[in-house]
Parts: sequence; structure tokens; C-alpha cells
Amino acid sequence: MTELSLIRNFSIVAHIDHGKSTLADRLIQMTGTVAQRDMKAQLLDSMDIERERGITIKANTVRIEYPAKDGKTYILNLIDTPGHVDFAYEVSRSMRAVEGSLLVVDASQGVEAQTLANVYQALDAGHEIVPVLNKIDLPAADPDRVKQNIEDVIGLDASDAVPISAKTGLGIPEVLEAIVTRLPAPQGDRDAPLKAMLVDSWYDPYLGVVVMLRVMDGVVKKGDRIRMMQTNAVYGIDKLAVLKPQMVDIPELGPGEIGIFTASIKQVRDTKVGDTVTHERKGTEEPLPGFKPSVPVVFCGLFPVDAADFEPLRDAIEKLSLNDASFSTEMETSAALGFGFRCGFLGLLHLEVIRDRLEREYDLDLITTAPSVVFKLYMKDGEVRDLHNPADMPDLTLIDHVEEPRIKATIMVPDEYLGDVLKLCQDRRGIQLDLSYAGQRAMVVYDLPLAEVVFDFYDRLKSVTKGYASFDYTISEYREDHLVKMSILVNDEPVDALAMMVHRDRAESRGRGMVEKLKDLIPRHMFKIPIQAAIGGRVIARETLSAMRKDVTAKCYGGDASRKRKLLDKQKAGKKRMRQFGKVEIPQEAFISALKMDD
Ligand SMILES: Nc1nc2c(ncn2[C@@H]2O[C@H](COP(=O)(O)OP(=O)(O)OP(=O)(O)O)[C@@H](O)[C@H]2O)c(=O)[nH]1
Repeated sequence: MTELSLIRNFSIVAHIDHGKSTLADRLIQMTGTVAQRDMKAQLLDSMDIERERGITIKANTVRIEYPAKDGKTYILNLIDTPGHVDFAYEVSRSMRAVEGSLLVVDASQGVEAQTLANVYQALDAGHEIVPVLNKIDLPAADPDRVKQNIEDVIGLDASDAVPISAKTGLGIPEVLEAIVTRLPAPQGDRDAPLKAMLVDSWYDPYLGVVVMLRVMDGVVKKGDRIRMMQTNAVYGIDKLAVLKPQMVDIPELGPGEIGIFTASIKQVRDTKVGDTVTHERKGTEEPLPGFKPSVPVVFCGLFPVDAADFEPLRDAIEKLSLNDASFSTEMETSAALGFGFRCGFLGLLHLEVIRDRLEREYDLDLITTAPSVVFKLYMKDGEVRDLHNPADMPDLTLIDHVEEPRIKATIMVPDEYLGDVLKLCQDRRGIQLDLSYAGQRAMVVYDLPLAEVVFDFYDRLKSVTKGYASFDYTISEYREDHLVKMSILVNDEPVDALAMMVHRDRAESRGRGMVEKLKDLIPRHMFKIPIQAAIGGRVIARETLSAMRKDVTAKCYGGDASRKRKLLDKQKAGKKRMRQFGKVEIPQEAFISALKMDD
């Protein structure tokens, strides 16, 4: 057990690519936590295992021993927080497990949207903050400008910011001293009942569920029986360890300490980030305040291209959800796409990560239906329903009104692109809340409907700003708007996977856009195909795909058999990515492309 005054707990907050991982590696290396010659091998090893097992090894969560200039040896606990906005709630909880943060800002770039979002969370958690200016080895680095930028945009005193190069190692000793001298030691009472926060958890195929915790009060030992206060589940601790970054067993953890335990827990779902862990007997009465579970906000359907892949898809989804409590799934049947799953995600990135893993690691060909948010339906009979799938929208006459989730989005962008960004936000039904400048960069804050952002907002933002904008958001509230379900009919039959919720005022233009695109995306058939967009029974847009005249094999003159076969094989391969719908074949890209909005 370590004396409180010799412990420092911290996290690193940064915008993506500003050097958070490089700095963490450097801190580990400089303190000899991993022997110099093992450094590369070891960190790479754990990454290989990570890839191999498909699990997250918390490479950036580490306990470091640091002999400081004052002659004492300190324990520094660095905890890694998920970097993306989708996990904002979990980040904000895990921030409460530490007392301070290093704020890393790229000295050649300055403050970006995620710098802001992350630093605000650290400030909310009551952190002491040490600004660190990274990449000063770059010719473009301008530490003085970026110091000023931190003061202007964040309002944080940056006069004592530590200039470093995580790449060359310059300034790392100063960072270690700053952690000891400028960040506060934790507080806690060793004699009080056990109160610990569940900071993170992950599934390890060999150990089962691994739980990371931060002890606030009391002492936890190997063999103890503990209770999770939210779920009321009781477990016996099998293994208690600290991460250096490899697991090293430890007999007990006292106040201020951070470590991991295993306890024959089956699913990550049973461990809720932010929950309070106490002893089964003589535990604390009072859980840590402010617990709330994270809820999925973006839903989409995942269907196998080949119906025979349904079982493999089910297995893969089960495996992935073992390690991801925030990914929810249920079976879904679609007239157009057959059997699949309706899946819920914390946000768009979360969706992309899961879909990519299913396709890459499990080698599945998937059709993803348009992402949709959860709408709240206020029915005339007083009931309130959550609508996860536009295809399930009840008859309009039964509904009093519909509410949709809104977000508060912060976008930072160089001046010259501001006009395009404002137009993009305006086109997506945005309401401007704030506009300010820091040097050449503008910061705009918009209130936007999440539904308008879930599809291709990031892509559009990137392309109109040539990649120079940074973006971050938080969900703000549900609000009423005039929202209706738009159906798409191909050859007079509704294609449920293409149904979507739209704002009434935009329905015509969206419908027209959709049918025009579908006309290009659906190959011609031997007959004419009407493509329509409709609201209720009323058609709001219509296109007709004319019939094909020639047989594709006709130009083979019937003579060259091998060529003819090749052509047919090619068609067959193409078909793999097609879905038969009634008499019409719709290629899978139609389901995605048709929904992209062109502004
Ligand atoms: N020139 C220079 N490059 C650096 C320095 N620190 C980090 N980099 C580079 O910047 C890039 C991003 O660094 P990372 O440490 O991966 O950044 P990160 O913030 O952890 O990014 P994510 O892991 O993607 O969130 C890498 O290519 C690094 O090699 C530095 O001090 N100088």
C-alpha cells in the first residue's frame, strides 16, 4: 500500500494525432517501467495480441514508479480514456478516477475541437491541468502562439506550459516533475468502508472479464467478496493486479490506488462503467454520485449479403458484444433483406468500428441500412414509444407528435472555409448558437438534429474544408419537429430498408434526390421499373427506369464459349452484392449511396 502523498493519478487529454500515445510511451520508457531493450518488442507484442485476440489491451493505462528530484519515489498512475466523442459519457466517468490531466496540444497546430471537448471534461471532473506543447521539434512549431491560443480559447493559464517533443524525448523529465509538483495527491480514508469506482472493463479470452477500478476509500484484497452497487451482483476476487503495463499481481489496493481484478464475471455487460464497487459485508451505504448507463443513440440494420451467412453473423455479433456493453442488438427481419440484426451504437464512429470489424475480422459481406436515430413517438392515447427503425413507424393518424434528439456541435475551422461550414450546418436544419474567433480560426457552435448528422456529415465537413475542420458534439435534448416517414417504392413495392424519417419541409427534395439516385444505381431490367418516394399514401417524387433492350451476351456472337462463361461468371460475382427484391435486383451500394445527401 502506498502513502497517499506519494501517489499521482492522471490522464492525458488531446485532440487526435497531437501525440497522446507517443507521450504515454515515452513516459513509460523514461521511467524504466519497461526495460529499454524490451520497449519496442513489448509494446508491439501487446499490440499483436490485441489484434490477434481482438481485445483491447490497455497499453496506455500504466503504473509508473518515478524517483523524483525531491528524493522520494512516487507512483504515477496514467489511465487511458477512450478518445472519441461517442464514448463521451464513459470518458467523463473515468476522468473522475484521477485528479489531474496533461493537456497535450500540438505546437504546430493549436487547440482543436476534441482538445476543447476533452479539456472541458477534465475541468468538469475538477482536474488540475498541466498544458504540454508537443512536437516542438517541427519547424512549423510556434509554442508562443499556441500558448496564447490555449489562453484565448480555453481560458487556461498556459504560461507554465511544458514544451516537449514526445518523438525525440525532449522535455519528458520536465513533464514527470510537473506531474509530481503540480498535480494534487489523491485523498481517501483507509479505515472507511470500501468505495471504489469501476473505471473500465474488457473481455479477455483467458481471464474473462477484467475490471479496472480506482479505490476511493477502504482497502480491497485478493479473495474479498465484493458487490457492484448498480447491478447488486456479488463476486469473489480471483486476481488483483496492477498494470505495468503487463499485469503484476498485488495483495491489496488502498485509497488512491488504481488496479484491475478478475472475478469470474461472464460478460462486460455486467460491469457498468461508473458503478461503485464495495464489500459484500460492511460495505459503504453511499454509492458514488451521478451514475448513469450509456445508451445507444444510433441504430441501423446489419444484414448478410448472402443469406447463408446469417449464422456466422450471429456468432460474430455475439463475440463482439461480449467485449462491448454499449453495442445492443436484436434480430430483425426485412422484406427486402431477409434475416439480420437491428443494432444500436453510441454514435457513428462506434457503428463504423463494429461494421469494419465484422467485415474484416469475420470476413462477412454485410448490407448496412441507413443509420437512424431513436425518435420519440407521442401517441394520441398518451403512450410514448421509442422508434428505432423507420420501417416500424405506426399510422400517422395515431400519433400526436414526434420528437428527435438534438446535438450541440462545436466546429473549429480556418477562416476561409467558414462560409461553407455555415451553409452545411444551415442545410442540415442547424441553429447557430455561437461564433467566435481565435487568430485565423473560427469556432462555431450549432444546435443540430442528430438525424441530419448521422449519415455523411463528417464526410461533407471534411470535403468542404479540405480536412481542416475539427468537430465534436454532445447530445443535448429531445425536441418536437414536423417529422414524417418517407417510403421508397420500387416497382410499386415498398422497400423497407430504404424507409426513412425526414422533416416535412424537406421531404420533397429528399424524395426527389433519392429516386434520381436510385434510378442510376439500379441496373436496367427487361421491363420498366417505376421508382417512387411516398409519404403515407401520397407519392411525392417519381422516376422511371426504362427497360433494357439487349442481352449482355449477345455481343459474344454465341461462338466464344469461354468468353461467354467469363461474362456470366462476372455477372454472378456482381450478383453476390445484389438483393433480389420482388422482380427487381437492387445492388447493395444503393442502400448506402441513395441516402447520402448532396447539398
Ligand atoms: N515531429 C513529431 N511528431 C510527433 C511527436 N509526437 C508524436 N508525433 C507523431 O504524431 C503522430 C500522432 O501521434 P500519436 O501519439 O499516435 O497521437 P495520438 O494523439 O495518440 O493519436 P491517436 O492515437 O490517433 O489518438 C504520429 O505520427 C507520431 O509519430 C513529436 O514530438 N514530434
